[in-house]
Amino acid sequence: MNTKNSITTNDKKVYLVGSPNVGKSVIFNYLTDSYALVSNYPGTTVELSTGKILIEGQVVRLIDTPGIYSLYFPISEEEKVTRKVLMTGNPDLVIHVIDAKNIEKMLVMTFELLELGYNLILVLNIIDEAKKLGISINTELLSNILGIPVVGTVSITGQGMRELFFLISKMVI
Ligand SMILES: Nc1nc2c(ncn2[C@@H]2O[C@H](COP(=O)(O)OP(=O)(O)OP(=O)(O)O)[C@@H](O)[C@H]2O)c(=O)[nH]1
Ligand SMILES: [Mg+2]
Repeated sequence: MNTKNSITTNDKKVYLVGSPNVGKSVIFNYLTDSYALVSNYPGTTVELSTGKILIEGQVVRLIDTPGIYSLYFPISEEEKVTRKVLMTGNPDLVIHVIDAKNIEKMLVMTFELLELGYNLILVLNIIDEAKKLGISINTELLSNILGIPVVGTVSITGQGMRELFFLISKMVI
């Protein structure tokens, strides 16, 4: 990791995690400044992007991680890196992004993250395509069942991004 740009300050750290192709990087780009830093994780070619969000004058670091299928059974290099940064990176908040079309399968990782005790937000992204398939999810009920905030988003249009921003603010500041 580029030492000049490493996360060494007392800034709050928020990690975006989830399976490949669920929209983590689109969300990352939406929420952070445009000069996100991309760095290779030491010893691998797996990239982590880091960007800044300014909340009430305080810098919050958002870290975009490579897509993974499981935290408990990391197989690929990406999974090992994401697992390691979560375990050692001292997250103040973890945002689990899932594809609303595939909710049952993807909630497995939500439970893994809950079990590991992270301060967690669940983002149900791609609800536009889910809707086309006749899938509608009661986010309030899901939030009550899981005991964490849940927000429905269409990251490519910005839908739900404001709500996500406010949830992040509430949970890290
Ligand atoms: N229809 C729709 N497409 C989306 C939405 N969010 C992201 N996408 C598309 O999904 C694809 C994957 O988005 P990325 O942001 O690269 O996904 P990722 O989670 O970062 O993927 P990895 O980095 O491989 O883990 C892109 O083609 C996006 O345009 C959404 O809300 N609706
Ligand atoms: Mg990505």
